[in-house]
Amino acid sequence: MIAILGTGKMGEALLAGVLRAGRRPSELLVTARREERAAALRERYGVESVANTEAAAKASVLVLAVKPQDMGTLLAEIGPHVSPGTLVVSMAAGITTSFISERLSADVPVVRVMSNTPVLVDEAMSVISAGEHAGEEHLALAEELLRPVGKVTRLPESLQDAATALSGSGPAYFYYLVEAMVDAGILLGMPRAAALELVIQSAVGAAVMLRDSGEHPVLLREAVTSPGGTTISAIRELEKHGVRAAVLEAIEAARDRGRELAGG
Ligand SMILES: NC(=O)C1=CN([C@@H]2O[C@H](COP(=O)(O)OP(=O)(O)OC[C@H]3O[C@@H](n4cnc5c(N)ncnc54)[C@H](O)[C@@H]3O)[C@@H](O)[C@H]2O)C=CC1
Ligand SMILES: O=C(O)[C@@H]1CCC=N1
Repeated sequence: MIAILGTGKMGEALLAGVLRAGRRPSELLVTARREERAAALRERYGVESVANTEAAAKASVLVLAVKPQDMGTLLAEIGPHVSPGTLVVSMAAGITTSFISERLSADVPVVRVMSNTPVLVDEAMSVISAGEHAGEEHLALAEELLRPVGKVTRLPESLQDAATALSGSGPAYFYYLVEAMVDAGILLGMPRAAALELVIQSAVGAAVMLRDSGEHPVLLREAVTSPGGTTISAIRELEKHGVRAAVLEAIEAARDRGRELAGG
């Protein structure tokens, strides 16, 4: 039995994904803070909703999908009910496996995951790390859970805050760029709907080439950048405005914020 504790945006996306991948609703339990939310999940997915303590006692895999700020309260509630035979998988930004282990009985295996919202379309990037009591079999179990909703990679926990900044938040940076490019289209007199279509399809095309061509991004960009042409005029402005430095600083700030989150 797999239980998802705190079934908000990410928890629901994972729930929908594992059901799409062929698990039966009877293999899943969910918890939610509000009864209307629990009722909506029961109706939408045919899963049972229970109290956190009941989920903790019944499930062999517990997925913690609450906000980092709510993790202490949740762990205080479920701690006494989690047995060492249970695998705890945390999806929260910033929360370390030791933060979780300290609040559970000794030897409970904990795997930390940083996924992202493309879980919704089975294109997630999930980065997993083993805590002190988790071994190969626990990482393999977490991989089995997450693989149907996208790509899964293993990294040491010391890189999880960096992964959060790069791929956890990553989709937001691409959406932000799309927004800015659509504004540019408006500035150039393009109807909004047309600008959106042009930008989205360019993003999709570029993403598929990045994933499937095997070419380095620099070579892909050079292939677009004709001598004396239009693209280099745009690149000069991006460089002049320090966009590369802004990206470095932005992602470093996201990493630093992740480090702060466990402290509340
Ligand atoms: N939104 C994103 O793009 C990503 C979020 N995350 C992580 O996933 C986690 C969840 O994020 P979201 O789904 O965006 O947040 P959310 O706010 O949509 O979901 C959290 C849910 O937990 C519920 N909750 C809180 N305390 C509870 C308790 N004691 N018992 C039962 N339910 C409780 C809340 O009512 C809410 O529905 C966070 O820790 C975040 O760091 C990770 C990667 C990406
Ligand atoms: O912004 C956040 O804190 C979460 C974690 C990664 C993406 N969203």
